[in-house]
Amino acid sequence: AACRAKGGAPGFKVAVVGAAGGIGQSLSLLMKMNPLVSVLHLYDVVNTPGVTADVSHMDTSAVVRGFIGQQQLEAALTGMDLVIIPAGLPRKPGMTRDDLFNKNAGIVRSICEGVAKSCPNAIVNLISNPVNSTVPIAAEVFKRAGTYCPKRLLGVTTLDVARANTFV
Ligand SMILES: NC(=O)C1=CN([C@@H]2O[C@H](COP(=O)(O)OP(=O)(O)OC[C@H]3O[C@@H](n4cnc5c(N)ncnc54)[C@H](O)[C@@H]3O)[C@@H](O)[C@H]2O)C=CC1
Ligand SMILES: O=C([O-])CC(=O)C(=O)O
Repeated sequence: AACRAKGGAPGFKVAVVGAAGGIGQSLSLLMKMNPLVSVLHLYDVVNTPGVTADVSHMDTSAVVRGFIGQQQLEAALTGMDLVIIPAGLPRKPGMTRDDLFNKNAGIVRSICEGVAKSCPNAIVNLISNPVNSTVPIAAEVFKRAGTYCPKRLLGVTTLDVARANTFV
């Protein structure tokens, strides 16, 4: 579903992958509010039509489009300047971050294979935990594809740094 914004403004084209989740929905709203963003693609494996409709109702200029399921990943990523990835499982009580690795490693790997194919020059911003392991996975996918550039691969580690400063 496309939104009513006319678009045409210069700016970044941004995809949020995992856009229907707890982090993804707030992040999508913030991106829609950001005047530097001209196009916003919201991708998830569930629930993106509703999230896209809600976010698109905000009266800012970014054009919002929703994409759902693996077969729409390529369309979601094509032409993007920035791909923000909060896709995957969060921890439940009693889980460690290591418990997330098996699931999230595979999810991040397949998304990054899509990035290498459809928007190889995009900046990739990983949020999915364990972020200290998902960033190296992304790096290996991009190296294998011949698209790796360390300046374009970032992980969101602020939370971990704040915790380390508090507890260590
Ligand atoms: N780096 C950081 O500072 C932070 C990292 N996180 C991490 O971010 C991730 C997401 O957290 P929440 O939003 O709370 O979880 P959530 O469960 O609310 O949302 C995750 C979303 O990812 C989607 N998803 C699953 N597989 C996918 C795939 N193959 N492609 C696209 N989307 C897929 C799910 O459908 C869901 O909508 C977790 O791994 C969590 O640990 C969360 C907060 C801070
Ligand atoms: O990053 C988050 O907010 C989720 C979390 O606390 C963890 O997985 O350690």
